[in-house]
Amino acid sequence: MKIMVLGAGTMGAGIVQVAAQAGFEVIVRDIKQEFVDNGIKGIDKGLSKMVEKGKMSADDKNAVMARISGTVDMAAAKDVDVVIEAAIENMDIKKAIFKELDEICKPECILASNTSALSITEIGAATKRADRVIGMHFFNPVPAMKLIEIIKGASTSQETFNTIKDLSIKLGKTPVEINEAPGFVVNRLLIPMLNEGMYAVMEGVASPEDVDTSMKLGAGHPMGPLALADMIGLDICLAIMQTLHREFGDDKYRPCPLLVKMVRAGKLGRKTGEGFFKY
Ligand SMILES: CC(=O)CC(=O)SCCNC(=O)CCNC(=O)[C@H](O)C(C)(C)COP(=O)(O)OP(=O)(O)OC[C@H]1O[C@@H](n2cnc3c(N)ncnc32)[C@H](O)[C@@H]1OP(=O)(O)O
Ligand SMILES: NC(=O)C1=CN([C@@H]2O[C@H](COP(=O)(O)OP(=O)(O)OC[C@H]3O[C@@H](n4cnc5c(N)ncnc54)[C@H](O)[C@@H]3O)[C@@H](O)[C@H]2O)C=CC1
Repeated sequence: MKIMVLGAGTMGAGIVQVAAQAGFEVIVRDIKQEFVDNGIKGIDKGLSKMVEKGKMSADDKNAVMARISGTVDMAAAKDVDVVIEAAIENMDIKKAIFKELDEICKPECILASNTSALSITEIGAATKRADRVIGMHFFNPVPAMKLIEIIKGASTSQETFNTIKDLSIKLGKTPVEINEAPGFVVNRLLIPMLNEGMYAVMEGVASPEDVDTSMKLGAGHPMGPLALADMIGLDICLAIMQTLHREFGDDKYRPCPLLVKMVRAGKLGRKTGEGFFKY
């Protein structure tokens, strides 16, 4: 099975690494060669750390890297079996990508999105193969997080679901079956909590450090909500809150004004060097 990943960013690079480590040939496409190169360099760096820690042999690392290729050319999608899209969390961009893939890919190719919260049904409706469109929602950092949410849109076939469930297990993930609803499970529960942490900071209840310390020591979280938001990307967190707010029409999902301001200022967290914390 040949896999293509669209997007060599935070998530795309992690998905490529996991697929290559599981033994699959994987090609990664981004819109600029420098983004492709940076994504592949990041994978190489992560695997080198594992070699240094004695968790992987140098030969195995080289074999994994040999299974990865990169391109800026969408035509590379023509002979793959599964495409996993991890591009920007924007419905119009995702629909345009899926329409283009529908014209390039072979009829039996499955098209999956790693979207955080957007409708698989709506993405599928932009193609002529809605039965073969599905959500494969990985979690950040992809090599470390065991869960994958497999999201069925209204037209996703059982055959497509079964194929992707088998693939997810081969990728070393634990799949859960999600019948499409905004935010699926994890983001519907988790991101509003991060949003409330931002309200606590905005209202002067506590500093970012103390909000995070509170949830780590008081609730046993591995990372504080604000450090986690910085790792996810504040742009992604805002996009998810906006989707939940729009789709449910419930003000409990209103995005924190401080989050909106930080995204407008380009302070997106780790990926820009500053969010609630400096990196
Ligand atoms: C936004 C969406 O749509 C969906 C989402 O992703 S929501 C966000 C979901 N993710 C989370 O909630 C992450 C919460 N944080 C954690 O679980 C942990 O802090 C963490 C796994 C990120 C780091 O764990 P830690 O114990 O503090 O660090 P560390 O011991 O270095 O890492 C543990 C393992 O994870 C791996 N790891 C940690 N960070 C990593 C990274 N950035 N990339 C790859 N692997 C990583 C390490 O290699 C290590 O693996 P080994 O045990 O094989 O060495
Ligand atoms: N950041 C996170 O913690 C998580 C994000 N996601 C979702 O994964 C997707 C990607 O998120 P990130 O990796 O964080 O974003 P990112 O901004 O780090 O990476 C997105 C990449 O997509 C590329 N891209 C844009 N248009 C493209 C196209 N037409 N073809 C190929 N590549 C294209 C961009 O150049 C960029 O490199 C989003 O839908 C996001 O909601 C899902 C789970 C977790």
